[in-house]
Amino acid sequence: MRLPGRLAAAIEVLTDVETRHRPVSEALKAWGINNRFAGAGDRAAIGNLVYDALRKRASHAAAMGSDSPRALVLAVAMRDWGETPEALNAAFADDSHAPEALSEAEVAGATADLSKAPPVAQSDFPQWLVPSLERAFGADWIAEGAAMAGRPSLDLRANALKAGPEKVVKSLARFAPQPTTIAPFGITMPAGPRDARTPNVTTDEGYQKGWFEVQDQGSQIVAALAGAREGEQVLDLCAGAGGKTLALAATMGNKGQIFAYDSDRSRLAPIYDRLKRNGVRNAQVRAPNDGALDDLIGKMDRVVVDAPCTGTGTWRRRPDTKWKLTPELLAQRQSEQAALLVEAARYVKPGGTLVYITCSILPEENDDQTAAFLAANSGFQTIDMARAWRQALITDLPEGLATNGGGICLTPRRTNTDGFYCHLLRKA
Ligand SMILES: C[S@@+](CC[C@H](N)C(=O)[O-])C[C@H]1O[C@@H](n2cnc3c(N)ncnc32)[C@H](O)[C@@H]1O
Repeated sequence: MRLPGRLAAAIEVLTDVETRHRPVSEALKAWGINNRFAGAGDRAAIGNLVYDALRKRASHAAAMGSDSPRALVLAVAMRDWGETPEALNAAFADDSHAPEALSEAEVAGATADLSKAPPVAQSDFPQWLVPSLERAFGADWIAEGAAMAGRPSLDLRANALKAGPEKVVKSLARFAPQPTTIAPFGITMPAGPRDARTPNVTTDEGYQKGWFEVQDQGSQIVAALAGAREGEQVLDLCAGAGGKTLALAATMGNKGQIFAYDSDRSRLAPIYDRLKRNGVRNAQVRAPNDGALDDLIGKMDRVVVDAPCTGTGTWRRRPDTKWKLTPELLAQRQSEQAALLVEAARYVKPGGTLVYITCSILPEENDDQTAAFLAANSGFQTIDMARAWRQALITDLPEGLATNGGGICLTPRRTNTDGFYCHLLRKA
C-alpha cells in the first residue's frame, strides 16, 4: 500500500475506534482480518497513524478546526510526518484508494500556529484534569503533557538470573539497542519516525530463553526502589501478570521468598509461564481463594502494592484511554487504592516496608493516597526516597522527581519513562 491508502485505512480504523468505542488494538486487528492483502509494514504504518492521532487529539483538532478521524489523520501526516498538503493532494489524485483531496481549511491546518491556542490544545491533556496536572507539575504541566503525547521507546530489562545487559544487547544488535540511563539492567530502543516498526523482540531466541523481559524503564526503576533483598519475605499483593514479581526475583537473586497474589485470576494467569521462562525459583503464586494470604499477616519484610490506577502514566502507549478517563473511574480507583493500602499494611512485619506504586501522574492517586494512609496509620512513616534511590540505583535522585508528599514521580519528560509514582513507608 502507498501512503494515500494507508491514510484512508487509518481514517477507517479511527472511525471504528470512535464510533464503536473499541480499543485501538482490537480495531486494528479487525481491519487486518478484513484486509488480508495488507502486509506487516502497512499494518504497522496504519497503527502508527492511529496512535499518533490519538496521542495529539486535542492539538491536532485545534490545528484542523475539527476532531473528525479524517482531520486527525491528515494532521498526523502533515504536522508529525512532514508531508506537505501539495504532496498529499498530488499523491491522492494518483491513487484510487486515497481519501478525498484536502479542502482549503485542511491545507491551512498543516501550518496552523498553536502557540496562542488554549493550554489544553498545547498540552494534549483532557480539560477536566488540568487542576490535577497543575497541582502535580506547577508551571511545567503543558510541557509534561506535550512529552506524554510523544511515542514511547521499547524498553527491556535484562534478567540478571540468566543474562546481563551486554548479552542481550549482542543478541538484539540488529535493532541497535542502547543501555537505559537510569535502570541498571535496562536496554532501550527509541521509537522511530513516521511508519517505523516496533522491533518484534519476543521472537528473539534470547527472549525465549528468558534473558530479558519487555518492561518500561520506569517500571524497572520503581521495582528497584522497592529495595527487595536476598533472603527477604516479600508479598507482591497486586502481581497481575508478574512484571514486578520477575524484577523483584532478579534483585533477590532467587533467594528468600516472593508471594505473588492478585484478586483477578485471569490477570494472574500469564505469571506461571513467565516465572518459568525467567528461571525464577523463589516465587509462590497465591491464587485468589478465601484466606489465601492469612498465614502471611504480620510476617512480611516488604509488601509491594502496584495498585490498580487510571494508568495516566502510560498514555503514550495507550492514548485512547486518555480521552476515555472519567471522574467516576478516577474515584473508583481511588477507593480501591485506599482499601489496598489498609489491606497491605496487615501483612507488613514491625520494621518492614510497604511499597506503594502507581503508573499514574495524578496526585489524587499518589501523594493524596499516602497522606491519607499516614494520617490514619501513625505506625507508618515515609522513608527518605533520596536515600532509597541512591541505594537501589547507585546514582543521586535526579532533581525534580521528589513529590511534596514524600514520594517520587517519573514522567516521560523528566526521565524518558512512562509516568510512575513510588512511595516507601516503614512500619514502626
Ligand atoms: C497495575 S496492575 C499490576 C501490574 C503488575 N504488578 C505488573 O507489574 O505487571 C494492578 C493489579 O491489581 C489487581 N487488583 C485490583 N484490586 C485488587 C485487590 N483488592 N487485591 C489484589 N489485587 C488487586 C488487578 O487485578 C491488577 O492486576
